[in-house]
Amino acid sequence: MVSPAIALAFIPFLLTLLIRYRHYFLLFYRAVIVRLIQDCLTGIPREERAFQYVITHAIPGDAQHILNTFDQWCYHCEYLSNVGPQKGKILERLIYETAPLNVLELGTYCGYATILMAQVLPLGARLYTVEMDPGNAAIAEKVIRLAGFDEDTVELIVGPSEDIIPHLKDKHGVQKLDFVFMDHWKRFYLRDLQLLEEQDLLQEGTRILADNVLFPGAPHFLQYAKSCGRYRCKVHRTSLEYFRAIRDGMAELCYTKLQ
Ligand SMILES: C[S@@+](CC[C@H](N)C(=O)[O-])C[C@H]1O[C@@H](n2cnc3c(N)ncnc32)[C@H](O)[C@@H]1O
Repeated sequence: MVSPAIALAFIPFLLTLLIRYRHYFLLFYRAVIVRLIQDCLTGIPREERAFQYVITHAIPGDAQHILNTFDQWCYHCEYLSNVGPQKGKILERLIYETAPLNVLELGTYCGYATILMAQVLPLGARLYTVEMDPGNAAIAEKVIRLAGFDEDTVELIVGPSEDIIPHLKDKHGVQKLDFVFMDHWKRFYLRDLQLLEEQDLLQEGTRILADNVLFPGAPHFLQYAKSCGRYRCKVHRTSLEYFRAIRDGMAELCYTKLQ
């Protein structure tokens, strides 16, 4: 049995922890606790709840309005790990500046970043987006088509990236990529970057934008990108989607062939 005196001595320590890490506790509460409660109450997954909100509030065919509706849901109802409006601006600006014709997204989730990119792509461009979770993919498919993008512009590929990347050339007719948005599980960033290199899918000037490299973080990926000599690399410092108080960053890599 812990004596009351020892238990009391822990209270200031616990309070300090709570105050210092309050943003992370709040994130945990919104992303995990609220989700579990709502899952039990509604019997449907969080992503489906978000989609039902979007379908009843957003204007079909208006990608920007669909994005705003997702943001409203995430700020006021439940947390989703979309790229969000703040980091979305960095992604949108890069797509706009580089005008890529062949784009790959790893980690589609509900299709938020997919439609954000698709709306600024140049004419004739094609976006391949890869999602391994069939439930998320089914929602993303509906969101992408609700925004008005057809299969010639956005192709959703269902499966794990490690199985899809080696077949992008033979099964999907991709020769080279101009832009890659990495936003799947962070532990796969380095493996998939090296897979893209091995498959000869990168070319001089290919941009790779990797989300969440500071939170939750992708240290091995960053270290490799900075030290292997194949990339010019900079980190855009920003904050976590829908949480201004938590610092995060997006790594922008530009592929340069080794001499
Ligand atoms: C952070 S969410 C993506 C958010 C999305 N890019 C956006 O901004 O709207 C991560 C997604 O990656 C998917 N994912 C994780 N690892 C993957 C892998 N190896 N291959 C394909 N999808 C993966 C997860 O199922 C999840 O839906």
